[in-house]
Amino acid sequence: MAPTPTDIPAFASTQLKLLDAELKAELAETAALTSNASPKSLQRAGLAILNLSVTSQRTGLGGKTVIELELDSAVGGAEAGLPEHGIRTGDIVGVQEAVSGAAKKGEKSEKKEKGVNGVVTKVGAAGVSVALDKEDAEVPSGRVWIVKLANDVTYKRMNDTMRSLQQLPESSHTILMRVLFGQASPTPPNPETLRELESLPWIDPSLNDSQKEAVKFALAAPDVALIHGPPGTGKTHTLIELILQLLKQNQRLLVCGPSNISVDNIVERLASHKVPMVRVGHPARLLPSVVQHSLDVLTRTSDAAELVKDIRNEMDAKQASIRKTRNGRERRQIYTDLKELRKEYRERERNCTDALVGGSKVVLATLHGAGGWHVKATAQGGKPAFDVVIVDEASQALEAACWVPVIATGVRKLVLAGDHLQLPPTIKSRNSKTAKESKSSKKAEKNGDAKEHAKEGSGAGVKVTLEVTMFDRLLDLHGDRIKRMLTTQYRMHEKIMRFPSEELYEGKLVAAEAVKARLLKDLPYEVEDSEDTREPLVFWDTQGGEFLEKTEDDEIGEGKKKGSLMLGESKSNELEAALVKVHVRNLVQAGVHPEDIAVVTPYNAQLAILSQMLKEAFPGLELGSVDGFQGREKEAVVLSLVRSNAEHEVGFLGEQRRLNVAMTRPKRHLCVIGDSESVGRYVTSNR
Ligand SMILES: Nc1ncnc2c1ncn2[C@@H]1O[C@H](COP(=O)(O)OP(=O)(O)OP(=O)(O)O)[C@@H](O)[C@H]1O
Repeated sequence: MAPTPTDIPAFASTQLKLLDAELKAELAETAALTSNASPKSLQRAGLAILNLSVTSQRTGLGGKTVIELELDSAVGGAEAGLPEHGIRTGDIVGVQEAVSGAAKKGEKSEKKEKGVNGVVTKVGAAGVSVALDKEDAEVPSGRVWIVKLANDVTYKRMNDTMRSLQQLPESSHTILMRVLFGQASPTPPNPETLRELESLPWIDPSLNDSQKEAVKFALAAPDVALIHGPPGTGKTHTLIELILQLLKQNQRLLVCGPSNISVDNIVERLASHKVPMVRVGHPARLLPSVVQHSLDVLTRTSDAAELVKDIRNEMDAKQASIRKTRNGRERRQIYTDLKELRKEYRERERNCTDALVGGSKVVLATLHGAGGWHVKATAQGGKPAFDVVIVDEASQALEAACWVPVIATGVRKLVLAGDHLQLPPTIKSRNSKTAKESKSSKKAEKNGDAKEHAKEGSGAGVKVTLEVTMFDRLLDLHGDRIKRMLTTQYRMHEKIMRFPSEELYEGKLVAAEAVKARLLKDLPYEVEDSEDTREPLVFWDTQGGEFLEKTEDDEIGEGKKKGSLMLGESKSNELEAALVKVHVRNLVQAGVHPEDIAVVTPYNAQLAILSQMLKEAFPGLELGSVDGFQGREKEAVVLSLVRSNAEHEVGFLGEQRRLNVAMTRPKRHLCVIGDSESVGRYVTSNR
């Protein structure tokens, strides 16, 4: 089948429009919260902390000013401790001067804009540290408050990338780019390389055959390779071997993922192989175990760091003196001096980081992080800065994000790992579809047709929805010849695996020997041998019309906030929730620890009911939405399907990928509670 080529500038323009709508949808959500609400109600919602004052300022990461904030002494100071709040390390916040009572009305909006923005670098019981964005921003004085802001940096990187792609002259299109757009077929591997790979010495000989095949395939592919990893099949495990093998071939690698945690997961695993590497990214957002590999820490500890250190000390002394003077002129002079010093600091630091990044064989960053100057700075003289870009969890990334490292580095080879049969990234702008589009998406939902859903609105080779990931699109374009699938899964009991395997993975999944017969009764602590603990798969059928669902308005519900599935309304089913409780109780009474059990449901209204019913009764039990549970696993999972109606509508459950995620979280026990009349039909109609 010849691929349908895509016009590159048209693709980029469509992406830009879609990204714009998405950013607007995201900003509208936070704006609705922050612009209409008073600081007090923002604090109540956990989005702000009031009555703070700046207690110190110093030079931190990248020459940025870091301020420390504690409760103002008039309201108890540090001893009083911060009130409950939801501000976390890595969040972007605005630091704003508090408006005095008298000035409140007229000046409020003007004052708001006077604040400075920054990234939270530390959150403690008594205070919060913030690294300010603007280098020469004046630190607010007096009483201040902080408020959580939307993060649009990721959009900026994606937009910049799409603009570059849009404007790139055809003569600069690499073979990789042409393959990625179906303008060229993937280059076949060199026969000699394939022969050599036959006797490849494995670094981890315990890899299973499908993993070895995937590594060889990715090593041999000249331009693009997809590693398809269904749940629990060791996708990341396989990538580690691939990275180590590529390093043995002396290749330079840029390894990315859509989230910090996806990248840190790889850094941690590589670290155990003693691989020297550089993790680019804001240290505040990295796992503590990974910080030692971060560019920021390396900048301080490497040989080149001494030069940077001298100037940092000088800057710190200046920063401290600002707080000692009340004289306006003196303060201004200090700020001017600081500006000069900062310039010098940046230059020295940049030389240092260029040397570190440029000298490292593996650089790791989030996809959008790969658009930062650290990575770009290493692309030189027409030769790509990296030989291979590897993206983990690629089917959870927006396509534009996957382009960031490709465009930033000019790379010629790309390896994507993911599972297009689990949920794609959450899209908020789906709300703003045209009526026609909504109709077709409703139909898709009803039929449970993920493919139809994903393809809606496609035309002339350019598919116009953000839900279509690069992984999806490449599979559509080039089919199975660019992909290898991992088939042994190390999570689920064989019986739990069977349904998803048959429905979605062409019956190809095999349960590893160590997991295929694991039951709750075999847990490494005492669990009674009961009807429930010796059974891996239970279905509680609520059919019969008594367990009807209820529709609830979810206008401002968590569904939207957490990027879950509700658009406008949510569903609940109280009687079904009661059954969940019975089942959880049975498991706990048999000895299963609540920490080993998760209750998941696709509807937030149901989640709210379940939380109320179960949280106190079973401390340690985990409750979550299906979408929020992607990537996780538990010994036992109880799934509440909720839908029960005369029309047999299954709504969001009809999305096969959601059902797949829901059913592939457990290791030893899955209990599904639902109405077989409503839900069973969907299940059987798809067989
Ligand atoms: N060849 C193997 N032999 C034994 N265990 C393995 C093998 N490959 C993977 N595993 C185990 O399987 C589990 C899942 O591996 P990993 O975290 O790499 O999977 P993943 O596919 O990235 O995960 P997810 O399904 O969450 O995407 C891990 O506990 C890992 O140790």
